[in-house]
Amino acid sequence: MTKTTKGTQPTLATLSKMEKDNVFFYLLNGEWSKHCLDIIIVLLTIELIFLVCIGTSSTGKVCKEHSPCNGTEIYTYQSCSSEDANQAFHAAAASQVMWAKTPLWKRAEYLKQAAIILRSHQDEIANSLMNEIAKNRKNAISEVVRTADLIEYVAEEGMRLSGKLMYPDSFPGQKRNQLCLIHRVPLGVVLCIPPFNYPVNLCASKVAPALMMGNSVVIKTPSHGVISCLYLAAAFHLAGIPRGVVNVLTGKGSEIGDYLVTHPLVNAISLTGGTHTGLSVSKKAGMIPLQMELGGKDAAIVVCDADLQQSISSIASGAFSYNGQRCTAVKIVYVVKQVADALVDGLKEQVEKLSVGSPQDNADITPVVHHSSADYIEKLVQDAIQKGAKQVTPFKRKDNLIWPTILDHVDKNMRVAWEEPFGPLLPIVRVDSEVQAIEMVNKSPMGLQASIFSRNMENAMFLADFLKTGTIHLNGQPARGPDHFPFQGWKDSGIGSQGVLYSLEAMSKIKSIVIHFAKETYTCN
Ligand SMILES: NC(=O)c1ccc[n+]([C@@H]2O[C@H](COP(=O)([O-])OP(=O)(O)OC[C@H]3O[C@@H](n4cnc5c(N)ncnc54)[C@H](O)[C@@H]3O)[C@@H](O)[C@H]2O)c1
Repeated sequence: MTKTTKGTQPTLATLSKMEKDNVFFYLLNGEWSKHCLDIIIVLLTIELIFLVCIGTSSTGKVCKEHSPCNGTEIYTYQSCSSEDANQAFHAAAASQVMWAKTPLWKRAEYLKQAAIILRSHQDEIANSLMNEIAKNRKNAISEVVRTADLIEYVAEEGMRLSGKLMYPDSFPGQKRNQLCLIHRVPLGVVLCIPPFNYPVNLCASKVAPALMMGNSVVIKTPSHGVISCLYLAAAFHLAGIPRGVVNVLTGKGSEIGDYLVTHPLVNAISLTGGTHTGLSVSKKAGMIPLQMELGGKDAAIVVCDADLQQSISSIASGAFSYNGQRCTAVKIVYVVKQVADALVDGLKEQVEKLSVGSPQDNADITPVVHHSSADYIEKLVQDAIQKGAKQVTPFKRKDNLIWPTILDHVDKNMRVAWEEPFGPLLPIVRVDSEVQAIEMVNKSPMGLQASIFSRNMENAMFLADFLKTGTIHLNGQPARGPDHFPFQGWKDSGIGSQGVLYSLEAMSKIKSIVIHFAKETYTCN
């Protein structure tokens, strides 16, 4: 057990050191864990003493995280038990009452401080993202900076989100003899479950709005990106957020997930992950608010009058950034036959320029996160080729590293036309008309985003009206950002909207107080 001396200000470097020593466990910012606390950091700030406990699970069981690049074991983290989860939820519930009474400006200050800490430690956190999920350096840094920007924006926007007043006399037959005061109040304890692909950003996009609206949180880290996610939690702790408000549990979702999502102290769940996970969680969770951002099969529709150069660069970037491991990656192209050859040739040329290698070398294409993900992608390719698809760029694989693959002449009988590869694989379907493309997109059970490429904005708008997806981009690639735009999946792609304002609203509920007057009260000028 080690302690920092009173008055010193530990930084994330402390975590970095532990990371190097391969001794990462879990943060339980609640009651003292009675079993073997390994490291205790006492943080002294002007107002309060905060305790960040890093301990071992009550079961003593650990999980191992392996490098996507070479398969070696990189971290050991605790497999949290139901007992650990109980402690975290009780700590969250107890602290939430006090946190909700913290003035809004002060909550905003804490968030802004966390953003400063993240920015000043962007290199360490980016290293962790490179190690854990093979994100290249440029994208890793950008994830951290974007997260700091997001947290600050949440703090700003949250300051402006206040309640409102309503009078009854706008409803037929009513008089102005009541006053309805509409308040936004916290939900309570929010369970935040981010995915592996943005373990910092997609955790912060849940935690920051939840905190700003007066909720406490329990974070369940993804199984890849555990350490990066812990860095984010540590930034909130180091910003001075009181003990118990931010809690983190590590462990496998498949083992501890059911216990967490059905826990009686959970008042809301915000989850980003695969559709299968989201559907299963939503069936178990019961009658609490759910915010779910799930899988996508985002299509790019290219019609006859499209600007082909623009379509090619948007589709190539949309399909292959971070190896296609993005919910909003372009996961299928529907191109009308008249321009199909030109589009395919252009994509081939562009994609052949992508560098393939390691995240440290800042390669465009890096290993996918897991061996099983690579196996899955390979099976999709084999199935398509067997059924007649043509390889525009050849499928090539070395362990988890998959070279960017384009398949042409894909049809509806191939699995890749419907499933989400979550890898550097782009299927192209040649269609007779734009109407056929719309029909195919709408047949997908997923409805996250889509793109339409056309010079005729009126026609593009007309087509967009028919598409059953949460967002449609005209002449641009699908994207979750900028982070203040609303972001929502339709159908099996999610429940509710994210985006700064929408998430702040989702992390609160409305409480009305109605004052009844004996007389009508019309305010005079
Ligand atoms: N729509 C979006 O905003 C968005 C953004 C990023 C990723 N995604 C989707 O996420 C998927 C990739 O991420 P992933 O592989 O981490 O997804 P995943 O579904 O395997 O896991 C997501 C999170 O859920 C947890 N989890 C797994 N089983 C659980 C259970 N039974 N109960 C509770 N939690 C459980 C995991 O530990 C992880 O933290 C893709 O399908 C991608 O499209 C969606």
